[in-house]
Amino acid sequence: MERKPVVIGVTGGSGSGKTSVTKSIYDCFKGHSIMILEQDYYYKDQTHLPFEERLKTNYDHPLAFDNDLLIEHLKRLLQYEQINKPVYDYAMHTRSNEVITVEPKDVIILEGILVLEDERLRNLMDIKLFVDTDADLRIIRRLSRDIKERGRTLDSVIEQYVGVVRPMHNQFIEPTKRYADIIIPEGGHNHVAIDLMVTKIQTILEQKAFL
Ligand SMILES: Nc1ncnc2c1ncn2[C@@H]1O[C@H](COP(=O)(O)OP(=O)(O)O)[C@@H](O)[C@H]1O
Ligand SMILES: Nc1ccn([C@@H]2O[C@H](COP(=O)(O)O)[C@@H](O)[C@H]2O)c(=O)n1
Repeated sequence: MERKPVVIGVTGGSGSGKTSVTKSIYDCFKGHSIMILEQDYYYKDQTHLPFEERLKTNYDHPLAFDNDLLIEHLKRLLQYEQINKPVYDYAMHTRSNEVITVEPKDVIILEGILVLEDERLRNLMDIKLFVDTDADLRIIRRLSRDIKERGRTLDSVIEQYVGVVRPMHNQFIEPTKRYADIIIPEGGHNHVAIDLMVTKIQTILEQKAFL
């Protein structure tokens, strides 16, 4: 059988717990051949725009992402070729100057708000997960995270949530739930769902004789 990496897509609204679920799965495979590819790192480069202009970008619209580059990189990883992954700076709203050279792995977890929105990405996935968390919890988690980790103010998070994040979630993210193989309620601390996923991935890897 031809050796081909397993691709797991993990999506859900901002603050739903995608990163936490992804990290929990990743941690269970420490020492094995596994990697995370973050769709956020593939936001379009905006270094040519002044900072004030970057603030006006709608970061929750599918067109904000350079999915062509993401797909190119994913296809290269599927051929077991290395990539130069971009690095994203949320405080500056653009890519940083550096890239990270990433070696190919047997399991690729592709995580991001709109990874199930693009049919080309869906077609490259073996398993699709949707992390489903109520909107009130998502905004509370996002507020706390964006102020602590992404250099935002309370007012800016609220304004962005009401003006853009919420409507784009309803228009573009929520409808992708129908493409999911598994819906994980409550996100990052759902140990039962995470254990089930880990077992499933182990089975796939054993079938492919990767383990
Ligand atoms: N089940 C949970 N209960 C409480 N806090 C959580 C839970 N899942 C995630 N968090 C926290 O919420 C914030 C957003 O979670 P994260 O995994 O980054 O979400 P996403 O990647 O979907 O935006 C983080 O600070 C994380 O620690
Ligand atoms: N410059 C940017 C880029 C993205 N965002 C927001 O990030 C959210 C996606 O990341 P999660 O980890 O929360 O899934 C998305 O909702 C964008 O609004 C931003 O604020 N600034």
